[in-house]
Amino acid sequence: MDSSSGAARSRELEKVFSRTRKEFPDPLKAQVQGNLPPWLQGTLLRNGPGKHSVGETSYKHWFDGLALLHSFTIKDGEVHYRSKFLRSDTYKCNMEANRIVVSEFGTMAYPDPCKNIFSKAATYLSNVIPDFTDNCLINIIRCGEDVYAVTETNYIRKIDPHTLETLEKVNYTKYVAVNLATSHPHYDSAQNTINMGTSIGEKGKTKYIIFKIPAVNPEKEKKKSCVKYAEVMCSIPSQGLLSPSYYHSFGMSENYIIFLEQPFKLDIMKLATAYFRGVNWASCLSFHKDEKTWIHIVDKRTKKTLSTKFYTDCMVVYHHINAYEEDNHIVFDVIAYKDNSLYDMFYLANLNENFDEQNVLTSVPLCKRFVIPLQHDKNAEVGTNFIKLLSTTAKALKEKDDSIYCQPEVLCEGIELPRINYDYNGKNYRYIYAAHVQWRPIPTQISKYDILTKKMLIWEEDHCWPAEPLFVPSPNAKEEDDGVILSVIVSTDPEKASFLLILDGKTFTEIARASVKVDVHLDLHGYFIPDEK
Ligand SMILES: CC1=C(/C=C/C(C)=C/C=C/C(C)=C/C=O)C(C)(C)CCC1
Ligand SMILES: [Fe+2]
Repeated sequence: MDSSSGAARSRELEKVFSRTRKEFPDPLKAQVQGNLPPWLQGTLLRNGPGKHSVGETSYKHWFDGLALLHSFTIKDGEVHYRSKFLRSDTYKCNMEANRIVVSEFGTMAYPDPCKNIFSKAATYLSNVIPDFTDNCLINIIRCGEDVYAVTETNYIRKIDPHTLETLEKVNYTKYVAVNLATSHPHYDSAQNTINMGTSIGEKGKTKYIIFKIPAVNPEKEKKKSCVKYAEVMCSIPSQGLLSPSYYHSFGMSENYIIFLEQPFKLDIMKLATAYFRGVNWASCLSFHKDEKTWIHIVDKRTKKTLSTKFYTDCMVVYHHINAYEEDNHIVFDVIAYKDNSLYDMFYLANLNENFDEQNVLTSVPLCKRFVIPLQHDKNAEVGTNFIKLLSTTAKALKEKDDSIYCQPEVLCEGIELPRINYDYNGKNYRYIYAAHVQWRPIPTQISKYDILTKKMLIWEEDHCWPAEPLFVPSPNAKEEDDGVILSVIVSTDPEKASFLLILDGKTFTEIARASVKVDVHLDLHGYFIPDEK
């Protein structure tokens, strides 16, 4: 790339990762082009970082930015946009002090004047685990009827999905013993919310906990949050008691939970001393390139982990795509990297002038399919492949010590932020909708991947930066791809507004777009709430 196009690209990136965004809390009518399907009525809620400096201070990492919620409400052919900063305690403390006073993933902040809210030094020694941020910027989830903005700490924030107002702060730790929890829960057929978190116990009794938040509040007359009725489904002891794995999501089939204990770990001693050492939380994550990845399979019915030891090579996974059972096997798909360099690329210092030189992915994301045999001959010879499915080349090989080595099939390359038709979660499925990345971590395309034909359909447009594509099924859907894909597109063309893109689920071609002439931020994940009929 020559230097002038490099500079132009840097200016575009600067806009995409712009440090400070404004909020537009009042509904703003979007300009609709094309034909919105009449059945598509509801609100697309999305979350992501929207403000990377407060007063004279700036965050160092893109994942640190203050949560900015935005929504597109689609009703009777019209689309309205709003955006609002999450009024987290973190946001309020920062604003009050006019500087960053609460630590985030990539930025350690101190001293902290919000003594009453975020406890610090003294409790670090007695409890080991610091009090984390409630800057819930990663995703939007549902617990019963309530909607929450979430991150990966113990705090989630209830929001009003219509006005985007911030409601109560809920501390998972009060109801289940987790210090961290994923921002990617699952929902079972009864609409219960299933999530996983890490419990950093005293005397090194560290474990991973799978918990269920009931869809229905058992004490209906009391308007309590369903999270208060959370119950532990199962727990898995951590292999390293002071170094639990870091994980961003997990898989769930009809009867099983799939958890990857990967060699990308959180060092508890580093975490406990980070504040004193003046280093960020990110530096407490370490990658162990010579270790294996353990695959834990929990049976939801017995609440027990399968006793066979399944493992695969060293890898780093952030997003699970789907998992299902077929003829006594579990099939699960993930996006895997060969190292942990991805998160480092999102330091804001890397997202400017030298972006193209510095931010080449050292490993492209690979979409990998793993298969676990649910039954196997204990007397089989070493090297026997236990996989009987004809549809895949994935293997599960017997090792000398009776453990099973899982060798994946690579389905495709270059996809991240995967979504599926969630009605097919836990079921044999065919399509993955994702952001498409090549050698840079920033997507410029979105794609629909057909697992059966191995074909990929792509949407792209000049100066357009797409966000995670979300699939919404049509009301009487017969086939898996009967529906639409929604993606928020940030435009860096001064002549073109940012817009909500609506693609046809089958052809992956545009059916409508709703443009808004305001500054729209690049977001991470979201949730669609259909209007009730
Ligand atoms: C604050 C904090 C954390 C935050 C992690 C974050 C904010 C991760 C974001 C990941 C994203 C956005 C991934 C996208 O694919 C940790 C490391 C869990 C533990 C220590 C405290
Ligand atoms: Fe994610």
